[in-house]
Amino acid sequence: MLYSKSTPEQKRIRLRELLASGKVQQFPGAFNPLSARLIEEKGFPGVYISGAVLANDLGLPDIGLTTLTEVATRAGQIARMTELPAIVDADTGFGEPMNVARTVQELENAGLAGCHIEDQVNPKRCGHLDGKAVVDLDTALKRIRAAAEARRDPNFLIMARTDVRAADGLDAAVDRAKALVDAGADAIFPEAMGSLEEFKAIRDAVSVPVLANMTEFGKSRLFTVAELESVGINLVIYPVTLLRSAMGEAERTLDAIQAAGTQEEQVENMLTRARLYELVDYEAYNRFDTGVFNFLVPGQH
Ligand SMILES: C[C@](O)(C(=O)O)[C@H](CC(=O)O)C(=O)O
Ligand SMILES: [Mg+2]
Repeated sequence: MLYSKSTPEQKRIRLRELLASGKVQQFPGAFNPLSARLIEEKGFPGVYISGAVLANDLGLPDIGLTTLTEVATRAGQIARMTELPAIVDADTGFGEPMNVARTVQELENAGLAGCHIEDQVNPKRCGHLDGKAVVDLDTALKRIRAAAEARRDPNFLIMARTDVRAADGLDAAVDRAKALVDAGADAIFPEAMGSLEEFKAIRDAVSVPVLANMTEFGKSRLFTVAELESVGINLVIYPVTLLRSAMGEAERTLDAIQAAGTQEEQVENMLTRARLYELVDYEAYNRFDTGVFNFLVPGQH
């Protein structure tokens, strides 16, 4: 019933344990609080909260239009609905290094287990698009130092994302990853790697956990967990996957309603009423006070 029983501090410890396990941890992207419940129920170890999804959900492109308040609020709503640790995409940190410091404290307050901060210039764009630009090394390091110094909980994970690979090539990305770790990054997110070998080059260069972004329609093939494990990846995200699936299904349903004049044929693909009620734990509210909530949960639909 209601929110997660685990505290943010416990979730952050859990995230540290997962990253130290030596196994690839799969974090699907939740597109709303309810989908985080589904991710947890399916047995995934953690939840990713994508900046692209948060922007697209508002009908906006992922070009740095969302504000810290919007991201912290929505990420907090997602994080509180699951016992799992949640990592949020903090884009470029929402401004100058001082703003990055505030971002980290707001995300701690919102109950997140960690965040990633990238080295793109503002306005940022999807890391798998062409024509990206990155800030100079000094600015990138200042962002990470500010983030690391601002956190109150030492277990809040500060992940540095570098977009340098697409801008200046792999060697430059390796150098920047090392420098970001020296500046205090707890983990590295090398964006838009072209191959497993490229992931391995980053892996070999740093001692902290490394993330692989398996976003669809991007720069790399969608590697399997076994492939990613073979090059020492610790964490894989599927950031926009559930939003794309859900919206794809929504489009098919709208087409079906128009074509057939009813949604009847699509019903078998839908989450049933009973399943939906299960996910929101309807029965627990029922038990809480049968005098007030004296309804019956329908069995089949
Ligand atoms: C991971 C990412 O930053 C996100 O916001 O989810 C995006 C995903 C995408 O646009 O497919 C990215 O820049 O890779
Ligand atoms: Mg993003």
